[in-house]
Amino acid sequence: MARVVVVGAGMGGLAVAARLAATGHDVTVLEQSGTHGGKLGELRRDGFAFDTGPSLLTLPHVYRDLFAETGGDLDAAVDVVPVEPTCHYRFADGSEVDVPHDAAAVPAALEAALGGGTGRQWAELMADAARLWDLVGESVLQRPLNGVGDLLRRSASVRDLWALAPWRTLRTVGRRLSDPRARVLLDRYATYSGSDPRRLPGLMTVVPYVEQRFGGWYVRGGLRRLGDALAAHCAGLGVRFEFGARVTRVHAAGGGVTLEGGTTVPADVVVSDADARHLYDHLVTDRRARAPRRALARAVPSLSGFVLLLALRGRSPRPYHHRVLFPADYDAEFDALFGRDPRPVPDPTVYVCSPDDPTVAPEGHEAWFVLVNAPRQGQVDWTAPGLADRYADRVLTVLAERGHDVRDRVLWREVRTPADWERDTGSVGGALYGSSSNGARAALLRPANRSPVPGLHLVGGSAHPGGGLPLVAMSARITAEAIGPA
Ligand SMILES: Cc1cc2nc3c(=O)[nH]c(=O)nc-3n(C[C@H](O)[C@H](O)[C@H](O)COP(=O)(O)OP(=O)(O)OC[C@H]3O[C@@H](n4cnc5c(N)ncnc54)[C@H](O)[C@@H]3O)c2cc1C
Repeated sequence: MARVVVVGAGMGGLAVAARLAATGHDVTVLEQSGTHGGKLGELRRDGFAFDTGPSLLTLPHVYRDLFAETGGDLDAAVDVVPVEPTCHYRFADGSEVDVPHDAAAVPAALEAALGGGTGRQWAELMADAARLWDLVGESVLQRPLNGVGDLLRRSASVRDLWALAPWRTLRTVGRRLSDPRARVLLDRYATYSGSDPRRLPGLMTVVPYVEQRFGGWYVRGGLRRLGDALAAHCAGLGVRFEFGARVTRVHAAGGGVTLEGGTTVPADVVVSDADARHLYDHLVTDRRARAPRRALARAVPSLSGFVLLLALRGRSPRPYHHRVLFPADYDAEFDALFGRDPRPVPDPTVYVCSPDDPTVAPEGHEAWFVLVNAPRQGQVDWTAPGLADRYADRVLTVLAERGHDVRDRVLWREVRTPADWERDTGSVGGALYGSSSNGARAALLRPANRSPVPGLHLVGGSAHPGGGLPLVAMSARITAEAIGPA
């Protein structure tokens, strides 16, 4: 039995803690904040309950497997329900499309809304994406990846490499769609990894493929219930939690970790769920950390998010769970986020999540989670007096311009800026997904789960295979398997 310290109780940290405890290790999770979940946060007030981070669950079977393989039962712990339609989209010209939960029904829905052969073109694109998923779903996402060599060995044939076509971007692949609105729809999936569609590898068409093939899901009571269930499952497996425990140093080769205040916690193995940049820049001094530190310095961090939580009186006539309202000029948004002069996007895409769930808002009310893409803290000083409030007003105006004027329904509102994400979860600049996937190298070669620093492993959204709830649980499996049973 090894003494394992997990730094951080985000979903990646919890998932690896469960797996390691289930295989007989002695696991302690050290979390700097007062609660588990990390970015999967929650705000409860006056009968409203908001998920403050993730709002869409894809690939729920990854969590089902995690529970089952560690002696639990996800479906006994939480109620995972399909979202129908998966998402309602509104384009700048006022046209709309509902993308259904059932993948087979998506082409017909797109054709009915957008016409011009879009349904057939989308179906062809997704058929190719299915092939890509067969290539990368298991061989890249569910196995350790320690460099270009691993990648080349696994893309067994030239045919595979040709299919992966790392030189193509999502934008160039999107040219197969003749309707500009369909191209905007495809571009949006770049933001699932906090990236720019003009630089994201085209193989990321697997993202819409996965969302449609496996569906979009909700956890009744809010996605946070998934974090609560996993934390409770960990406790049942004997995992110990220490909250308010900020790790300031990770020592190599079984030296344990040091906490703020100077206490040393012994450990044979350390698994870090902290942002990889934070880990390598601030927590590890071992010389073997130089290579990953340098690689991270070259990578472009993912974008961040500006969140507006709206407690609304009254009910909307068309209660969609997920709504995306596109701007007239999508490229202007990516220029504002990734260009030379990053700034809050003046006319952003607005995403709204308003679950039709009586447990998250009082009768006759709605809890709206509104998210827009945002530059990171440091690129913009989100703590500047008045900025967050002014930008919240701007987002409400944009919502009104796009047919959702809720300004006179607001009982109260709260904002979460990139500065808040940075402070509360330790992600550098408030980057939501670690490094962006701008470029094939960045997309495929994130920091490895086994660090070159002996005794140190990484888990979570800033490590391989990447961010998002399912991927961080996949990273936990890779890391737990690398450590092995007790
Ligand atoms: C606004 C928003 C919307 C999102 N939407 C979605 C979505 O719809 N679907 C989806 O799948 N994903 C979504 N994501 C991404 C998803 O939330 C993350 O990829 C995932 O939760 C990351 O989990 P993690 O364990 O890697 O990291 P985190 O959740 O960041 O956890 C890291 C933990 O480590 C702790 N920590 C850091 N440094 C230290 C230290 N030195 N000492 C002790 N503790 C430390 C932090 O406090 C934190 O609790 C969203 C994220 C945000 C913020």
